[in-house]
Amino acid sequence: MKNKTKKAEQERVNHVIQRIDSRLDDIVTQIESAHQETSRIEQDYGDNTKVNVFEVDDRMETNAAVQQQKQMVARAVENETILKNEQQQLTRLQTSPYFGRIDVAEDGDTDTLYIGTATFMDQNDFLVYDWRAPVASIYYNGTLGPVNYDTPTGQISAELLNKRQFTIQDGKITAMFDTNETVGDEMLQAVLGEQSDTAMQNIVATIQKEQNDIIRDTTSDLLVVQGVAGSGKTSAVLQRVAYLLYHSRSQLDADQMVLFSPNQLFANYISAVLPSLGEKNMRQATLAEFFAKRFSGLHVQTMFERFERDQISLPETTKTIRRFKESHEFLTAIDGYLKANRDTPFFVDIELNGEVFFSANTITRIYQQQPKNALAADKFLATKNALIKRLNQRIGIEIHQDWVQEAVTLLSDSELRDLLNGHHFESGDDEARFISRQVVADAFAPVYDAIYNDYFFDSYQEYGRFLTTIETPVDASIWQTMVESVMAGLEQHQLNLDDAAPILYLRDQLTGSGINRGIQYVFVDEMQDYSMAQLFYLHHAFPRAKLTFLGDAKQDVFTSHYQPSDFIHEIGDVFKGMHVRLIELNRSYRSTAPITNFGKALLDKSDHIQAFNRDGDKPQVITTNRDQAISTLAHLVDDLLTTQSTVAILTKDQAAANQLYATLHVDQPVTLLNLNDHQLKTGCLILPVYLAKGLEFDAVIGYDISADTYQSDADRDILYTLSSRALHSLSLVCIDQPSPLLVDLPSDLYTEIKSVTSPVQ
Ligand SMILES: Nc1ncnc2c1ncn2[C@@H]1O[C@H](COP(=O)(O)OP(=O)(O)OP(=O)(O)O)[C@@H](O)[C@H]1O
Repeated sequence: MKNKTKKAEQERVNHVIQRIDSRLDDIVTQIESAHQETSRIEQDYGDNTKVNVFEVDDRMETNAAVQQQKQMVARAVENETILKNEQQQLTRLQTSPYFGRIDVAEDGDTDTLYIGTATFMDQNDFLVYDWRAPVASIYYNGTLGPVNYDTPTGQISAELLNKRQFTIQDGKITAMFDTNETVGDEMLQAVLGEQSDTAMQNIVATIQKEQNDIIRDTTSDLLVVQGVAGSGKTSAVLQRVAYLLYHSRSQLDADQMVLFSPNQLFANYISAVLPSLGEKNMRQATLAEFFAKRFSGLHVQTMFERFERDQISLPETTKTIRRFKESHEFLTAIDGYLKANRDTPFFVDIELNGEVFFSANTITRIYQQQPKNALAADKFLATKNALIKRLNQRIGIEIHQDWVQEAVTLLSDSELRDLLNGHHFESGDDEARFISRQVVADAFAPVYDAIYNDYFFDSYQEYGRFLTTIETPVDASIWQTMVESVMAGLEQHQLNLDDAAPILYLRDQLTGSGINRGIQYVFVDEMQDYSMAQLFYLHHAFPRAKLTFLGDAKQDVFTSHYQPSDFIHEIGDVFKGMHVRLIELNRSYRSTAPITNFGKALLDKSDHIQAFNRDGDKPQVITTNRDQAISTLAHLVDDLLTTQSTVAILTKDQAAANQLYATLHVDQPVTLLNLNDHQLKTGCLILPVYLAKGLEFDAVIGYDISADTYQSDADRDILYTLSSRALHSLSLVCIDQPSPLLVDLPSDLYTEIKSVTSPVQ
């Protein structure tokens, strides 16, 4: 019976592939003719632009003709692009057209639907449904029996009669299961048992119910996902992007979505998922890049730099100050400061070609002429408008200067054409005045830029003054030293990470700038690495965006040493007034059960973590002495590489990684990764654990998990993050004395090896 069913299913696969092949043949022909059409129009376009630009009438005619030709080219190119997209989509389906089937009874009719990564229709017949189609949610959410699914016209009730999963490779069904579960374990076992890749894969064939809730949420303003390591947070957010794009095709573009990711390696690692689903990648940024753009000319300390520094020294008072500056209350204090509106902001001269154009005094006077009780931001805006008005007056006076007329006569034809593009004039005089004005405006452009970009306001001095006005959490003298150090840093073009969001907030609130209303969705991965002030700032900077924050309070590598996370509860208070939804993911898919259970035991309060039922060896804890540490490690790497394609040696910081690399690479092909790397490789890699955030490797070796290196409770989160990067194998190498965090673990969770010469059996 089973064989018969499989045979029938294979025949259907063959039929669908044959239809796809045939459509692909047609597309090739259609692309060719579309391309010819584009070339023909472009050719005409080139001929039509050869016109006389000196006669006003000709110019106007040319403009209209050029616009029309441009539209024709755009339409032809779009036609070609649509065909090429379809071609790519079908090429993806060609070898594996679908992964699921549902049999659904609705209003007395029974329908059989096949679900894949894209829709494929043949003569009005849906041979494959896109996984994001409303009806496909049954596949992910429903167990057999009565089910509901949402459509644009309302909820529909149906009965799910059967659910079948397939693995199809090169057109052949290699596995097939009927399942009553959301998505059966057999399929997941097979997928998760595979070797890691240097690029993340999509999970659409095996999305789990809670992950599906994240993916298909369209109503929350702020979706917060607290998910244990390896629970699919990043995967869910990427499929969520694909889902949102599909559902708002006409109103939403990938460029209107931005994902804040932990580092470049990670950004690259995930960048193949959306294209594999036929979608463009959303924008990606790291927090460091975001700050670098907004503080041009300054170096903003990165999380990594700060972490490395903290390893050397972090006094209690610094911790207290940092906690204060990173809180939401600190931003509220800035609001209070601006509201009090006591002083005139710090203005600076606007210069042109080395000479003062508008002096700080003039700007100050304009500001002080505004109604005393107006809000600081309103006075600032009025000052800015007054400056623009004065600039325009200066331009009007300047056009009569000799240099302007000389500059006009030197304009080339094409410069003139660009200048006049789209403008119409009543008379030649009007046109001449317009041209002169443009010439002066060009020369004065730096002044306009300075006004427009608020360069006449010194936000750093203003921040310094704000710091001296607030109630401080430490002794006044310590606070004062900190303020001086911040200002001295700024003189040197250096900014501490904890000052970055507050300065931007102060600047934006006063100047009304820095806001991007075009972004519709912001996703923050590894939210536990962000301070509340930073998260709130992102909301402020992207006020129209719906937010998705994903993280794991237990993987708090960067801040656990000064601020244990209790994020989830705080978020509700800070983002009041928004529709906030919290989803927890407790099942961990990445690692084998023995590895997940080992990691779980490292933490306090970890009962919620559930291991996915995938078998494997217990982690090994190897203790060696300093002399033999390197040879022990080298043996271990050799041994692991016989079965695993990627072995990552994770150290606590970059200095340890560099040092290890210097010794190990002499006899072994190893790759050292640092913050500037973009690309993952297979083989043996060495990197600090914080750089491995979000990544995964077939085998992980934690190096120097010794009593000296992992001493305190705060190190638990680091060790947990480290362990949870492993898919199939985890080894921890301790020098002399294992960390107390390991010694405390139940001994049945790992294999202990004391041998120093031959650590692996
Ligand atoms: N439903 C699923 N089907 C198949 N694989 C899955 C599924 N969910 C998660 N995985 C796999 O589990 C691994 C971990 O997923 P992911 O990186 O998205 O988790 P995460 O919660 O972001 O992890 P971390 O916080 O530890 O970085 C990946 O290999 C991913 O492909």
